Amino acid sequence: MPDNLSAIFGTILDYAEEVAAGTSNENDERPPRTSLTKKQQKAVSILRNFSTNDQKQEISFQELSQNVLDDWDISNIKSSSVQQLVELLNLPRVQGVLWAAQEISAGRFAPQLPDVPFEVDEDDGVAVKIVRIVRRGEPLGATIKCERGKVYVARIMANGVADRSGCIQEGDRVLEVNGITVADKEPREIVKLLDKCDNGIITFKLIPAEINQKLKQKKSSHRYARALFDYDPWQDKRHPCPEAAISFRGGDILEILDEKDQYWWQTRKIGFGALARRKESHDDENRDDSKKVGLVPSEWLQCQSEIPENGIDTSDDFQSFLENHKGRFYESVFRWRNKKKRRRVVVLLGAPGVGRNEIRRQFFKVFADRFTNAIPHTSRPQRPNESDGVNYYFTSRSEMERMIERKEMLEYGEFRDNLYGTALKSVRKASEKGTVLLTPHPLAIENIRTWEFAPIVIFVQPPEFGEFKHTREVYRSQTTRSHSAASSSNISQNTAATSAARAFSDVEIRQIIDNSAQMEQKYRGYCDAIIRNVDLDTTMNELTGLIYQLESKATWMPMKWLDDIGE
Ligand SMILES: Nc1ncnc2c1ncn2[C@@H]1O[C@H](COP(=O)(O)OP(=O)(O)OP(=O)(O)O)[C@@H](O)[C@H]1O
Repeated sequence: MPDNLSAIFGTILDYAEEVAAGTSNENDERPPRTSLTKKQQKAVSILRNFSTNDQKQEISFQELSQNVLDDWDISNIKSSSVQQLVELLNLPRVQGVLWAAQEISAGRFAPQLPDVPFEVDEDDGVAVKIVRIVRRGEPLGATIKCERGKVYVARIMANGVADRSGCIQEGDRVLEVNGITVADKEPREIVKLLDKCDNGIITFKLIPAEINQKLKQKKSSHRYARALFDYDPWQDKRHPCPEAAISFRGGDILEILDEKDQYWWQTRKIGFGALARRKESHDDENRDDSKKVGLVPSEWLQCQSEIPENGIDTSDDFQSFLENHKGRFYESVFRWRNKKKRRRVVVLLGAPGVGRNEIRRQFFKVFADRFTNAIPHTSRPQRPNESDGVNYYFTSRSEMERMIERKEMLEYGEFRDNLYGTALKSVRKASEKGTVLLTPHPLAIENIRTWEFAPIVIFVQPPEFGEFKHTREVYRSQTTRSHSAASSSNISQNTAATSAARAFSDVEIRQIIDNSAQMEQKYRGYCDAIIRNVDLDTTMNELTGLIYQLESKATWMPMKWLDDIGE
């Protein structure tokens, strides 16, 4: 029993005895002088033994507490302390604690294991270890490798059953599994043997590995990274054991638990996007997939697959190749809370036609005081109904070309011999007035993904074909009617359109859905969240909530911004 608890227990018992003996001066309503009944005396002495003794004898606490409750009828006790004790003992959770304490003190927290066989004679003086592992519905968390007819433990997965046992290590040679020798067995057969264990108990006979000092010294890391590519171990021919892997998609946050191995990192998936949080579950029996630690290719291994066909001449060249590719597959991230309520630029990415600009228009209309637009630049001449700095910044072509050269543009393009684009300084300027909402080309993401703008990047997905067709047709007919008779529109005032919406052919819809899937695969890794633009009212509501969460909750941010943050 923990010291504190036994001290408290002891004090209560002292008091109970004093009360019963009439020596307590708790209050004026002194309890009648009664001596303890025999049962009470027994209960007190056993309880005292338990609180001072280190549980040499097994005691049924529940029985004991029941005796106390039977004997110390609460209605006859005047002492408030003893009344409290009786009330306490009556509480189901206290009874639960008593039960648990009893089970634990009797060592009944683990299944009864059969005796470990005495094997030394059979193994000709070779030191072997017999390891018995109990797993409850979980994978073992270890991989094996076969080398010249011998079977070894290849990897121990961090936090897995094998790792938690602390009894198996990488390099241990496996002689037997559940009493069956594994020499010359195919890995597949061994995996079957491991699966066929009674009550989840696996018994290994192992020759301990010599401890590799170098490996031991290499500290296992623990960091978080955002995956920038999709990974399916079953499609990866390099993977030695896809069963022991996890799959992920770009934008998933990974917890990298061990990167000692040059090729394969031990990783756990936390979830997708900037708001991803680990699901806390203390239920070991129902460990869901998010708890699984799996092997995924290291940055180094992924870089290998990018080496140009004509190869790399020297190892120095490879080192610089690696340096250049760093962060191309996994981007280290940390959790950041926007304590100073810093303004962040909101970026909507998506395939053309999915509705990004419509959403943006709606935001400027509904939240005119909060969201702002970065005024674009153009080299085209100003028209009579336009004002400089309102519709565009009208700039000479040569000046715009200079800005492009100096990398001052977020994005730019040419249309009918005129340059158009958005300058980073326009985003800065607009940020002073409110939250800037941008719908750039995905290639521009790189230019704005800096701590200065700390963008919230949201990918806008189209709905599936039927919903797309239906919602666009409904909106189109509403906006067409609202043009001629605003009162006949039954959409909310918030989303009432000022011009008729575009019509889509079936081919166009399919094209948008296809383009979107391709774009998502390419840029998902840079997205903080994803939203489906089904009907406009729902999209507006969801997006407002999402932006609020991304601005106010802790979010995953690129580690490379950490130096600039300086908070
Ligand atoms: N949720 C929606 N429900 C109905 N119609 C929509 C919805 N979202 C957008 N639209 C309509 O779809 C058409 C295309 O939208 P929008 O112009 O915003 O697309 P975009 O993604 O900005 O592509 P582009 O760059 O080609 O303009 C517009 O007519 C718009 O009114």
